[in-house]
Amino acid sequence: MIYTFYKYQGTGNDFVMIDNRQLIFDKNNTKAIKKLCDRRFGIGADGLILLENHDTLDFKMVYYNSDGNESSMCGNGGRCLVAFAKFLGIIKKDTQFMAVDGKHDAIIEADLVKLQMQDVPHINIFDTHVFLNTGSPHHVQLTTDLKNIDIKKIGSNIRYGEPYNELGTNVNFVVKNSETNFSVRTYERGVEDETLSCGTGVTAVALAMHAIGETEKNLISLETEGGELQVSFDKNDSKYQNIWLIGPATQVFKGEIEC
Ligand SMILES: N[C@@H](CCC[C@H](N)C(=O)O)C(=O)O
Repeated sequence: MIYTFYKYQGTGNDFVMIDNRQLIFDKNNTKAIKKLCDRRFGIGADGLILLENHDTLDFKMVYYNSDGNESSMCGNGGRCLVAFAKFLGIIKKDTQFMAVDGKHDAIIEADLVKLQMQDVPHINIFDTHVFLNTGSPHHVQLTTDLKNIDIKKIGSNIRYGEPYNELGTNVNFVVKNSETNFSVRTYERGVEDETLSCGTGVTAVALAMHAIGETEKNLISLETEGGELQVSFDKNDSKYQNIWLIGPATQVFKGEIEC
């Protein structure tokens, strides 16, 4: 089968996009998904995203990690998919779409995409780290030396270790620069390596830093290896609501591939 694909990136978290409104894509072909994402034998990406029709909303997001498996929510992928939907003429400025974790609102202006994330009712605070789910599971750990940390080695040990085991987690290492600015590097489950940025990851970091009292602000800038993202939110009782992930999403190139 020959597929027309589009390549997008959001602060360096990159995705292959396929317009699957005609249901042309064989979702059971894990080998093909892996090949599309392979940086040597395929196009190369952290994940594959299919844009599909939805009965009541503008479109549906189907997300696969680069290991070929369908996974939980991808924040940067969601932002890139909104840009793709605009490129395809499906939406103009405001949209509502369905993802694996439920309905999302989004707004696109030029190449800036604001994506509303699901509410976060529980944050688990431990002595050494914080664990929370922002659509995907995230372990958040403060560190002092972000530059020299071996993200792949330490991230992988945490991802496969107790209590996460097989189901795993994404792992974020954080340095506080100020009340409103944190630097983050993320080990991503399903990519099994560091990615240049993770949208659900920086969302988790912003909420975690607020929950443990590292900041009292509700608009936080997050410096990733691939660029800057912003997260805004409200806290009502112990629940985080009205959470928005904000940043650029860009089309890089288009092509055709046989797989
Ligand atoms: N890149 C992502 C997160 C994608 C999901 C993750 N790899 C997982 O399986 O949990 C993002 O931008 O949120």
